[in-house]
Amino acid sequence: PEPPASKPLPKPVKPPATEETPVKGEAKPPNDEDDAASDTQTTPKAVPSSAPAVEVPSFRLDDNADQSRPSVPQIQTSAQTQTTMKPPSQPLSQTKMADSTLMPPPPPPQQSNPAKSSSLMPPPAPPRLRPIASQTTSAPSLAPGRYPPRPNNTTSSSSLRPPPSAAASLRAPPSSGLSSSTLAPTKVTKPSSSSKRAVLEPGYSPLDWAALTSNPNNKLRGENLPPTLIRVTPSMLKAQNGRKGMDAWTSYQGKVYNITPYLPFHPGGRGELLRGAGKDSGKLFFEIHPWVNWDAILGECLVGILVSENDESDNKLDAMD
Ligand code: HEM
Repeated sequence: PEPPASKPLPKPVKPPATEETPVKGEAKPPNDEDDAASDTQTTPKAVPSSAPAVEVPSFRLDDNADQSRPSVPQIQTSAQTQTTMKPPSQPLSQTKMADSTLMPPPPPPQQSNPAKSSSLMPPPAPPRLRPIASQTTSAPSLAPGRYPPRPNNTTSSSSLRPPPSAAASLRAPPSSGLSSSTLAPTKVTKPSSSSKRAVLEPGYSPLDWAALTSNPNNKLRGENLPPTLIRVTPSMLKAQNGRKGMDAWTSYQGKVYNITPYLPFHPGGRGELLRGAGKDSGKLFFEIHPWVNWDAILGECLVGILVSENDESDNKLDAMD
């Protein structure tokens, strides 16, 4: 395999000295000590340059067979190879090592490979572990913050539902069957399926209600009420329960509202809304949907102010026809 090496150089004298030198550096040997290097420079230079570590093994084989002869011209090569005989085992492993590093590992370097692979394994592992740990740690911390804070009053599934929004209000009612029949709120993962949302008739969407309330001429407070707010006693409120042609009134935070016009618009259904008819709805309201802005929806339905029973005489004539 080495034509340059095979070229015999007229340097019989040097070999002994070179025997040791090759051991030091295989690539260098011929050039270093030669006086005649000037003559032989061409060839020796060619030798080292053309003799990489890969070529060594082939010489070893030859030398093994020819070790007995210390021929001068070839001695250099043979001597080198002889000396390299010992090293070869090492250089071989080194070369294999190098190869294994460069190439997808052959079987022999397995020792080196596993070591390398093992050495390579750890680096990826730590980064993986780190992000995972960070995720695990950060995820739970993010989870609670992900949802907007809400009052803890609600124990029903409605607490799991997302807060109302314009988009949510525009959504079509999810289910038709179990809307308002069951009152007991059960813990359910799916808010939509278990929701008590009622199926609103066409024309009774939140937007429709907003359009309706935007017009003050609609008299959402009631037909026979004065334009000004009235004082409402508990007995008056109780009488306005939505039955027998009476409007349904309810009180909330000391104010009385006529909820009759809102009944077909109430997402929870008429029945749910009527649970507060003739009495205060604050508790029910907060239990179910504390995030709902009552006044924003029923502002135009404000009848008056809830007063004590003693104040009835003053306002009754004004309030009631
Ligand atoms: C006795 C009083 C009331 C009861 C028992 C009641 C009950 C309900 C129920 C069961 C729902 C369905 C909740 C769900 O889908 O999970 C609901 C939704 C709703 N109610 Fe009421 N409600 C009452 C009063 C009111 C009032 C006075 C208003 C308006 C001022 C109102 C506005 C709404 C709104 C906007 C929704 C939809 C909430 C959402 O989609 O997130 N409710 N209500």
